[in-house]
Amino acid sequence: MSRFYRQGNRSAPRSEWKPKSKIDDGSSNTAPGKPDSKIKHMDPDPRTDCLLKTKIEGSLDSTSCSKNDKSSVPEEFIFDDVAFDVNNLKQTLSALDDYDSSKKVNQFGDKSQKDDDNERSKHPVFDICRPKSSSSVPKLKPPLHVMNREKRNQSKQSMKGENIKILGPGMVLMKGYISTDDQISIVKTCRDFGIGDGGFYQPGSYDNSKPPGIPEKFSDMVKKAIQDSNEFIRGRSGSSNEGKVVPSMSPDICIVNFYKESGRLGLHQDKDESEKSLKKGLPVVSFSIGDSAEFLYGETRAVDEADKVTLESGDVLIFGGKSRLIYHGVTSIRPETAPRSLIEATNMCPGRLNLTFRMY
Ligand SMILES: O=C(O)CCC(=O)C(=O)O
Ligand SMILES: [Fe+2]
Repeated sequence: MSRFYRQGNRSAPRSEWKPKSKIDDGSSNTAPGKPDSKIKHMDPDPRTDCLLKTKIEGSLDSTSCSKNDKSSVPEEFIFDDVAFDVNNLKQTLSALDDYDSSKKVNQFGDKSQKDDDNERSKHPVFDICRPKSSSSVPKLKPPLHVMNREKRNQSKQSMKGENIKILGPGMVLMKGYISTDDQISIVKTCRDFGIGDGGFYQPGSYDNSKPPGIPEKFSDMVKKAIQDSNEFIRGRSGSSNEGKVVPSMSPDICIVNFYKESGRLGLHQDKDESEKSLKKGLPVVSFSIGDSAEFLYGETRAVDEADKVTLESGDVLIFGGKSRLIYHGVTSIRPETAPRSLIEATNMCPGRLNLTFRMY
């Protein structure tokens, strides 16, 4: 089932990726993080072209996820039959100023497969995991506060289901919901897809590769999370409060973001899905893995009026129903907060992996 059609220009804002039938209709939703005087301080910093640097060096080593890079927007791709992008917000924002959609669509239409192959070969893959070191350097024991934090997080996980918070109508935060094993498997799957055809991509480049389908395991986890959150809501407020439950859905879009330690995402609404989906309040289900993020959400785009919550590795955040169009964004990533066991098992680069599932 093909819902979206790749537009060709991967530096275009996500809102430019429209279903094929809408290519030329000129309608466009607000792009994530579109500048606004109120969110000025959340605008991205310039980023170094770390991917290109990696290519020049001829290998995908730790430079692709170096702590020193100035990247401030998440790398991104989309699962499924859907367009795919690394969303460099800086480019996105400038693209918003001078974007001529009809021209870009035509350019894409004129391109041959060879051009696309050349284009892709210019831009090496983005790897969210470091290659395993072959050296036998002994590992240092982490500091006590890190070990204590790990223990606290593990005990949170064992309280599965008891750690659910209702943040608003249809907005539910499930702390430590994803087990460490599942987090590890998600990182590995995203890494494999990310370095493959249709995976993570450098801004400004594009090709014809097809995004991978959403793994069944991921979809099952999403459906189960919605179910569990509803059970919790019903248990708390009784069946008279049906209006508060989150509508169920079967995701057919998954956007994968990788935030480096300097990563941010400006306040925005997710409204690129179909009118029907938005009207029904079909939820966005978000998985957080790796370093913690400061997540803002609110009814308007005003940062100073927004509420804040920390999203930690293993947390699932759901916003649907009346909260479906909530403004949200990521103000910062907290370095070195990812669970050690996750990093040891995956060699994931410093930063945060985020998956948001939606139904078109
Ligand atoms: O990283 C997050 O928690 C949010 C991501 C997001 O809002 C998006 O991809 O639209
Ligand atoms: Fe979003």
